[in-house]
Amino acid sequence: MPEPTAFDVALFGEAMMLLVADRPGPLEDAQSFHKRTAGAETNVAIGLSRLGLKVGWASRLGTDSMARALLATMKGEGIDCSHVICDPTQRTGFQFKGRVTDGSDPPVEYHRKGSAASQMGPADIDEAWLRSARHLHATGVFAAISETSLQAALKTMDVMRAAGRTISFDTNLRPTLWSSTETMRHWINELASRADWVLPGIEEGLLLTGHDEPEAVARFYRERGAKLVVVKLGAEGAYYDSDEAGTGRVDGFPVKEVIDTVGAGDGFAAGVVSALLEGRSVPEAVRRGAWIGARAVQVLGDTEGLPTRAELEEAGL
Ligand SMILES: Nc1ncnc2c1ncn2[C@@H]1O[C@H](COP(=O)(O)OP(=O)(O)OP(=O)(O)O)[C@@H](O)[C@H]1O
Ligand SMILES: O=C(O)C(=O)C[C@H](O)[C@H](O)CO
Repeated sequence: MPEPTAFDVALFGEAMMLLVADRPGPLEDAQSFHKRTAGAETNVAIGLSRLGLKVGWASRLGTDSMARALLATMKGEGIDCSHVICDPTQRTGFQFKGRVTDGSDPPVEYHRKGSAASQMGPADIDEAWLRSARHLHATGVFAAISETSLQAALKTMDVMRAAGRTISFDTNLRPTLWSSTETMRHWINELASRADWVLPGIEEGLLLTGHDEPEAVARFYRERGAKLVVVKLGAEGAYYDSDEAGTGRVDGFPVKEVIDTVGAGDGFAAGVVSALLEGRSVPEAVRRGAWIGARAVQVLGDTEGLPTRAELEEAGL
């Protein structure tokens, strides 16, 4: 008999304070910034919680004002933060982000080396708590922030696989956080091979698999055990390859103006994961992901485009 579950989705990862320049130009010339929260896993956690799923987030923060703001935001979103440790001897990570006007990815500057979250390791995982989640969502960012976080990421997946839970994995490459491209490719593919649902972007797919066609990228991960691969294609939408629904494409939702592309993949993941956990079909799940991804590119921060359940229902998704 599998153990009963207490909540829907567990996530491990770093939350960062985000300072976004209020106008285009080199970051060093920026005078004013908008304050937001960032972090791939926390973005997905917020997206899922707004859709009514029960979400638990495990991490470490300092005890500075950024830690207090991040924790208040996460709790305010209804997320279980009982496994977030605030350590007065550690620093909270933060990042600057520039503005662009041509729809390209904006410049990002991290201040996260040695941060509280990067000190996490396998010993931080409360296995009983983790197993009491129905599903684990993981990304390549937590694995990239330190050698101990990589070991923790591997362990979260091993614990959930052994418990018979489902796992989704967004490759989310952050080349500047890895010692080399080869190391990044090796470990990201290791993590992906432990997941049921793998969500790479098409450019990431090229770096990770050597293939530039979505069909070939998807096949690469399907041959390594994924039950579903969804390759994200930016404005063009996404391609899927799955046990349940075979292969297909979902068009992107038209967008009037792209304000900031960061966070589209996280919104997409929240859409796909929430829909699959609700028992929706693969094409329906990918469509929901594409709709949320399109909302995410039309706002400055990573999370203000993430819809509530009421907004989702209004859109018929
Ligand atoms: N310009 C756009 N117009 C409409 N939809 C978009 C646009 N950009 C992204 N999306 C939607 O969001 C999804 C995810 O975006 P993208 O392909 O950029 O993923 P990603 O590379 O993982 O993103 P991220 O930069 O967040 O890591 C796409 O599959 C698409 O459905
Ligand atoms: O870039 C990162 O490492 C982050 O986690 C910050 C952003 O919020 C994240 O990339 C969005 O996916």
